[in-house]
Amino acid sequence: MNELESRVRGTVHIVGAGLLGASVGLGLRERGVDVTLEDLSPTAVALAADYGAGRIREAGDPEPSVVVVATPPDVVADAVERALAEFPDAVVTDVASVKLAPYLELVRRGAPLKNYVGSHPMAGRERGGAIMARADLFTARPWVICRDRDTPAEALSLVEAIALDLGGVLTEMTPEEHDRSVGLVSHLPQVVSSLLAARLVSAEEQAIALAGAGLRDTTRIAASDPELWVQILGANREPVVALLEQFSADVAAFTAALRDADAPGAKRRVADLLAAGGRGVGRIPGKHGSSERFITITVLIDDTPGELGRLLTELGELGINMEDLRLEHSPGAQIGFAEIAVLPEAAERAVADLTERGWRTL
Ligand SMILES: NC(=O)C1=CN([C@@H]2O[C@H](COP(=O)(O)OP(=O)(O)OC[C@H]3O[C@@H](n4cnc5c(N)ncnc54)[C@H](O)[C@@H]3O)[C@@H](O)[C@H]2O)C=CC1
Ligand SMILES: O=C(O)C(=O)Cc1ccc(O)cc1
Repeated sequence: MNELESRVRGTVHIVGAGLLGASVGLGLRERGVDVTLEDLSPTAVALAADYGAGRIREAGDPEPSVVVVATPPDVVADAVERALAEFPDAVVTDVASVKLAPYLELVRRGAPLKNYVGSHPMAGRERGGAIMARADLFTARPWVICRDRDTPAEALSLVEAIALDLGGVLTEMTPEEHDRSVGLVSHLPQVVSSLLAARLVSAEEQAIALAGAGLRDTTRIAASDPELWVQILGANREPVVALLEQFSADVAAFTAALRDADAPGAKRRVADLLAAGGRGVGRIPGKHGSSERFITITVLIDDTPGELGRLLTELGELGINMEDLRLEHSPGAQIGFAEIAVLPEAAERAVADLTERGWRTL
């Protein structure tokens, strides 16, 4: 139990008790917030309540101070409009992955938007449902807030209080800025990853057997829920189509250069395009993307019980501060790889110390 006092006052009501709704509920319950739940599906809401995300809302429950709409994007405007009408004194927010389409729909319907503040936590998982929910889903992840010029300060602070309670990092954007940004960092990657993974469907078994970290890294999100993504991409089609057109032009330029790889200048064009990728990945914040901030040491570990535990213990004994850890292991292989990210200034000593203790590093 986290004993930190919550910044949230009053009851938080969650509409849509799936992955996002139940994760918000779990996180707020850990802080002692009173959370009520509602879902179109009686099973979904019962499941979320069973997991501890809150209690099912009943007639006579107090009016919430905040309503969090966490339904699929295509019904977000409906649910927000309903919540604003049902709880006129509550602040209503939503967590949908697209921000402009629901907002424009609410404006078109003439909904009273003074108490509505759109938001979007940049955290998720490949599969939905309360069963996948986690209280720490939002920790250290950006949480976008889209407020209007006339959003009252109290409404804004209530939504911010929820995001901060859940460990999110607040960032303000207009709905247009938000949709353009997620088009690039979330929606284009989803399409590229899905299309890349789709190439594997008819691949020969012997080719698949050779797959490793590179393929896994570039296809992880391809396992996402197609129904949710049809909605997200459809609602953000303008920026995504523009990005896909630019991406297709890059693919065409790359393909042409590679096809004529012996022509003068062609190798440089291939190299330049690959190098631009390196510069791009260096701009991704956080441990995984920022190859410039950490150095990765790969340690070979025998596929025997306890080896990983021994490595972690010895890292502690050697005073090596691990910034990140990734494990790589192919079924059937007698060896695994532990990829340890360390600060650049610690890397040389870490390799030397580990080698001295008999570990093999790459
Ligand atoms: N899945 C992800 O990784 C992320 C999703 N989001 C956004 O969060 C929202 C929810 O997504 P998930 O939690 O993944 O979906 P989910 O499928 O896990 O949960 C959605 C829930 O909403 C319920 N629902 C559907 N229509 C409803 C209605 N009219 N009234 C009440 N409940 C209704 C469903 O029964 C379901 O339990 C979406 O808008 C999505 O764009 C945001 C960040 C990440
Ligand atoms: O898994 C990841 O890297 C994601 O980016 C997940 C995700 C999916 C949908 C969102 O609206 C926000 C985040």
